Amino acid sequence: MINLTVDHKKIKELADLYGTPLYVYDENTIRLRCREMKNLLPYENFRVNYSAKANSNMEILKIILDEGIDVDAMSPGEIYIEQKAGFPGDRIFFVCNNVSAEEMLYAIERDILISVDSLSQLELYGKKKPGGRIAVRFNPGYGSGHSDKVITGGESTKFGIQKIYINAVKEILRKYSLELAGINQHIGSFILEEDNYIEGCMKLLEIAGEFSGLSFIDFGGGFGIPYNGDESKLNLTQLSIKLMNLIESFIREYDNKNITFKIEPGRYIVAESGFLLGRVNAVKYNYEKKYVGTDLGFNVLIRPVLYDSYHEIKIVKRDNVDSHEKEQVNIVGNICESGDIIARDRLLPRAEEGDLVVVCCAGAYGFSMSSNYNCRLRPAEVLICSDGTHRLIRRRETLEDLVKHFPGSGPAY
Ligand SMILES: Cc1ncc(COP(=O)(O)O)c(C=O)c1O
Ligand SMILES: N[C@@H](CCCC[NH3+])C(=O)O
Repeated sequence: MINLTVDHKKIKELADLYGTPLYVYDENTIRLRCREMKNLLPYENFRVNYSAKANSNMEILKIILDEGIDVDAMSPGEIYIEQKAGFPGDRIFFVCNNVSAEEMLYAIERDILISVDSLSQLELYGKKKPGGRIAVRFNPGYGSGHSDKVITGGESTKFGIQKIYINAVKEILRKYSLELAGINQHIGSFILEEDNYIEGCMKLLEIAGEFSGLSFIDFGGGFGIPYNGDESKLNLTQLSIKLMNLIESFIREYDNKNITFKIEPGRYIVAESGFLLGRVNAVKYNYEKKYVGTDLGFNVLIRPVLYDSYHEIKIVKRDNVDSHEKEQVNIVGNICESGDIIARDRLLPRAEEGDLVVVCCAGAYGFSMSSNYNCRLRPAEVLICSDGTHRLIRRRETLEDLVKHFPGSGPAY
């Protein structure tokens, strides 16, 4: 599971050349994961939408486009960057939530299919585009994921329309002469047991049966990856068999035999391709606990702080001499909050000032959730290309970037 295909010498070279904190991605891994997803189902009308919220670096989007995969978007910003990367409007699916009329129009003007997830937003769409083509996101009454914060189906979530409102959906569709192109769901993120995903699919198919003539059904994303050596990989073979069984029995009954099925993976495609590289700036003891102080504040990677997520850590010694001595430490960042801990009570080789810290499987929801908290700068991103060379795919922010939105600093003023 560890994505450390790059040796220590190369890691030091990258840190010296590009500085830290630094996100590093491996193109081959991204391509491999795209192909696994594309080949998941032996079904002709099967499409994969990459969920760009996991990692929206434009160069990575271009690789995914090149692999023949479509994308979803959550905001006009994601649509904008996806179009800049080369995705045509008909390969973008705007799965939005609580958008303004202007944001909805942004997609409508670009002929991008929109999925709404409330009766209120369906009404809004009807008013803006009577006779239009729309998708509806349902809440199948079932969710799964690594934290309550990312479970997006079931009783405790703002997402999707409940099954009990199917008639109300039909009523609004009629009122505005809308065509229901498809239905979709996303039950949550980080599913390692295929049966949990299948359960959600079964429930969505029950809802699909209530609508005739759908062009597609989108089961959503959520496929997990093993962050921890104890976690097993998602069994794609079993997932494929079980999903095909469901699809085949659905099609036998359904009026459109050519219906398209879609999935929407984000994490699965990029998580293992990336690692985050940081530098040890200080080491200290506070009340007998050792703190390894790095430049990896939670502005750079928020997952451990937000969800208590585990990321495997490696120490790369500055002097090339690996330490066999292990110690229990907290790996912490440089942000002014006590919660700024990237790895808690971890048994790791002894780390000293100047050593490098490698945070594994950081390709998904890493940079895309980074911030400027404490006026820290967002890190640079580097791609290790298929031919083994590397190149900068996002420059490190500068201090000037911090002031460019204020009056007197840019064209908007
Ligand atoms: C609508 C939707 N689709 C797809 C995804 C991708 O999820 P994951 O990265 O877990 O595959 C998300 C994020 O959880 C989402 O909100
Ligand atoms: N951001 C979450 C994933 C889900 C977000 C999208 N619904 C994570 O880092 O695990």
